[in-house]
Amino acid sequence: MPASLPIVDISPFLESTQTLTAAHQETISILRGALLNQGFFYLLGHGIPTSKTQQILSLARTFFQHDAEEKTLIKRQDLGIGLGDGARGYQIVGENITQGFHDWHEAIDLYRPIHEKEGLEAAELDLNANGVAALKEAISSRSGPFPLLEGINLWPSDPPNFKKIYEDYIEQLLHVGTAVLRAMGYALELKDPETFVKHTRESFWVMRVIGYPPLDPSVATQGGVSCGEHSDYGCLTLLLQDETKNALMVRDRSGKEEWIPANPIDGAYVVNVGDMVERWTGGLVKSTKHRVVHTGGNYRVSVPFFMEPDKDCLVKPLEECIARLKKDGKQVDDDPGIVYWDHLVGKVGGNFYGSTKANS
Ligand SMILES: O=C(O)CCC(=O)C(=O)O
Ligand SMILES: [Fe+2]
Repeated sequence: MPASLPIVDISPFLESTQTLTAAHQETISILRGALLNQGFFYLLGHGIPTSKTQQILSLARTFFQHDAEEKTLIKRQDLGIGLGDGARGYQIVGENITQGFHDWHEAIDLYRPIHEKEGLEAAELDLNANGVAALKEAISSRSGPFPLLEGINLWPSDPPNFKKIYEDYIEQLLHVGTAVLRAMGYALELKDPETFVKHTRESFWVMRVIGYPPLDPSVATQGGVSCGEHSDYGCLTLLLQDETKNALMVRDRSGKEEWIPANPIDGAYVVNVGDMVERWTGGLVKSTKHRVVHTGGNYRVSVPFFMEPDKDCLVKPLEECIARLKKDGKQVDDDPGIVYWDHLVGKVGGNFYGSTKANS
């Protein structure tokens, strides 16, 4: 029987407080174990109602049921083409590449807006009609095409309330993510428990709305998977998934060569830390690899939300973590750190412009 992931109740941290109660301590203690051992856990007590999460999954499913022509109205476009910033928008099945293989999913990728002040984000994105013209006009007043990742989000115009409901949901997730990052500061006994919170106040968040058709067995036998093995890029991933079992698999870190199925639990998010937390903690906390292999017969939907550092944040190992590792006799390499934006641009560039090995 494979191991299962620990369950963290974050409810004590949802309200800001000066004093830590026994309930806070309980959360901190379970979270500490989860961070230092598996790097993945279930999150309960987050306060987002099931009616909301069901609505989010159902809007996603409705969008993916549209025909290809409708979906490609908001297609991700390469740099320099139309509204393309090489990253934001809808991707067809197989467009995303992990470790040289085409992933077997379709998705809408959304990022923190960066053009609010220019009024571009506020433009009505009715891509069938006047919206495109209005946007093109607004964009043409800028100096040139968008650089990688610096474009505008391409929202579906159908279902019509998609954007509004997702935007509300993202606000709720930022609140929950902040609570988890605060609790992590305590769990890791940081001198300033607010360290992660301070660097995510303007989080350059990412949201993926993903649809997984059943994996073609012939692709699977060539080594293809629905989403290739990877670690996440930033701080914290809050994953909402539908009821499909045995799809998301997490590398067991106890030394066994096994995958732990992160099967859905009612009302819970699957949460994991990303590369930036590994970097901040000098490897004290690791970003665990995972993958999706969906061979079931249904169409699976998941909506991961990535709570990332601020765009310009320099992420480098905290001295206190280095000191702790050295005290435990661990070897610690010098690390000058990386600006989160540079890390992200490198990763996103690889996803769409990387070379492939097979299954093309
Ligand atoms: O769909 C899932 O369950 C996980 C997807 C994932 O790992 C990712 O998008 O980073
Ligand atoms: Fe992931």
